[in-house]
Amino acid sequence: MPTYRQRLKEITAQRGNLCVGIDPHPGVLQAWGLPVSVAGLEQCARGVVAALGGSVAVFKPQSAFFEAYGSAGVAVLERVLADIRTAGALSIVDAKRGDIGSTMRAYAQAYLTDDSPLAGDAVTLSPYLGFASLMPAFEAAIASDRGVYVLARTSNPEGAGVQLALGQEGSVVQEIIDAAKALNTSARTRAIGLVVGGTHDSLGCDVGDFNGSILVPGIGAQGGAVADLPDLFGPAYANVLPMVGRGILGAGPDTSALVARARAFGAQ
Ligand SMILES: O=c1ccn([C@@H]2O[C@H](COP(=O)(O)O)[C@@H](O)[C@H]2O)c(=O)[nH]1
Repeated sequence: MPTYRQRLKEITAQRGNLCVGIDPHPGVLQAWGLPVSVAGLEQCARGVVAALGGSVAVFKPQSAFFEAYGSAGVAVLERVLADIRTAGALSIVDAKRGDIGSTMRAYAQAYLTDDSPLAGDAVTLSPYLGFASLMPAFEAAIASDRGVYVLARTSNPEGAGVQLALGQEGSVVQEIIDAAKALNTSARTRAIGLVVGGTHDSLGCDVGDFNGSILVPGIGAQGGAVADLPDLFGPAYANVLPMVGRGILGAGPDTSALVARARAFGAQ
């Protein structure tokens, strides 16, 4: 099977460089005229994929909005992931997992192995229990030709306090970026990506020669703009995957309005 990076390159060449966030929060369900219930959740989330699955390269379902409904919500997430696969698009499960030892191995099994119904093409991870604690997920991603996105410089203002703080060799975020880069250099698949928000005037870290995919949330509702990304990311811009959630879901539920909004953000 081609690696995640190869699949990403191929699909974005065909469909444009956009990741649509599936964040079916209660406000979106109400705006779509749906009940705030598991049934409404399913109609909204699967409706996004039905409308955009043939034209958008990547979807990022936000696990929290499914988990909020317990096991029935998680079952909806599993069906959404299957829909994305059937539509020929890629999925990034935004679960922001991070733990130690056997617990991390269990998360890796859930999100990064072939037989798991919760596995997408990639998953988001939090490195703030230590970058190396994520090793079971890195190994599982490399072994299954999937990807991971490690939180680096997040889009929210509160992130700066910990991410820009001084670590042992530089800022905490720079240590994460450099560790991810080193791992990609030694692994064939370049499976390790970063999450770097598109909301900042300047990143405060150097991603210039990063050698993996960079998922960029914060576009649209959080104030970031696609047009600003080439300047913000400089030489790393070629690796950037802009992500838009509310900025696109806000156009729904009408299919042609969703398609037009996705096009405005970079879908073909
Ligand atoms: O730094 C980060 C990391 C993750 N997110 C997630 O992305 C979406 C953003 O949705 P919008 O509606 O486009 O604001 C959401 O799921 C966040 O949890 C992020 O925003 N910033």
